[in-house]
Amino acid sequence: MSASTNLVWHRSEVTKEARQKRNNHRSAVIWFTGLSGSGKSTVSVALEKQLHELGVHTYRLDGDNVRHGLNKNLGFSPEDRTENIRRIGEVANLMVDAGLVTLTAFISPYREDRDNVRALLDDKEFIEVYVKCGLEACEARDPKGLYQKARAGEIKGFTGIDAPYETPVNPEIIIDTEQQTLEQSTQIIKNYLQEHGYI
Ligand SMILES: Nc1ncnc2c1ncn2[C@@H]1O[C@H](COP(=O)(O)OS(=O)(=O)O)[C@@H](OP(=O)(O)O)[C@H]1O
Ligand SMILES: Nc1ncnc2c1ncn2[C@@H]1O[C@H](COP(=O)(O)OP(=O)(O)O)[C@@H](O)[C@H]1O
Repeated sequence: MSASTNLVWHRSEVTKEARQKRNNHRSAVIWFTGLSGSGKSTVSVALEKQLHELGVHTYRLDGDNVRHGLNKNLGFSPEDRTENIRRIGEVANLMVDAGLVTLTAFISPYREDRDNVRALLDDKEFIEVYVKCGLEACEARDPKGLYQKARAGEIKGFTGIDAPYETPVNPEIIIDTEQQTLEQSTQIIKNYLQEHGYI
């Protein structure tokens, strides 16, 4: 028996649709996935700022507000990463229900975990953005010096070095941060949102 047996759902009278209507845009998760150093944080921060300036109601979830708070009891074992992504997916789902365009910036290395989040959301509410950047380039950037530590054996199970990253098979959007500027990447995503009627 699960811990949540005997709970009765109490429906709100204000619906997701009503909130979306008031906001004048649809809500969805823009789910960035990619290696450490690929550009998930950089692109999602810039995109959120631009969307905000366009009048879109946004919220960004990333390591600072999740791994230091809600998920501070989780590390980087495969099980903990799966639980990390599961909880983030649940929070993102609530934020979409609240009417927000929600941006998430986590490595989310396992395809199955990402697909589980997709399954949690309604159709078209999960926009997977593969932030493509080769390991060599990520390692050369090494913005936090973590690849150097991983190579020196000071961090075990580092994604791309001695832990897996499963490339998305059919993401809605691919941005290639070795080829595209930051400005081009945010433009590609904004175009997608406009062309598909999100904003
Ligand atoms: N072992 C290991 N592997 C990968 N990354 C590590 C590890 N240890 C710490 N870090 C730092 O944690 C950030 C990744 O956290 P995430 O929550 O995005 O990871 S995951 O989705 O649960 O795999 C990641 O941040 P980003 O560089 O922003 O991706 C790293 O700074
Ligand atoms: N075209 C680009 N798009 C995004 N980031 C880039 C690009 N070129 C270089 N960078 C740099 O790459 C690094 C990406 O780091 P970060 O955004 O923290 O990645 P992640 O969140 O995926 O770990 C930053 O230092 C950023 O300035």
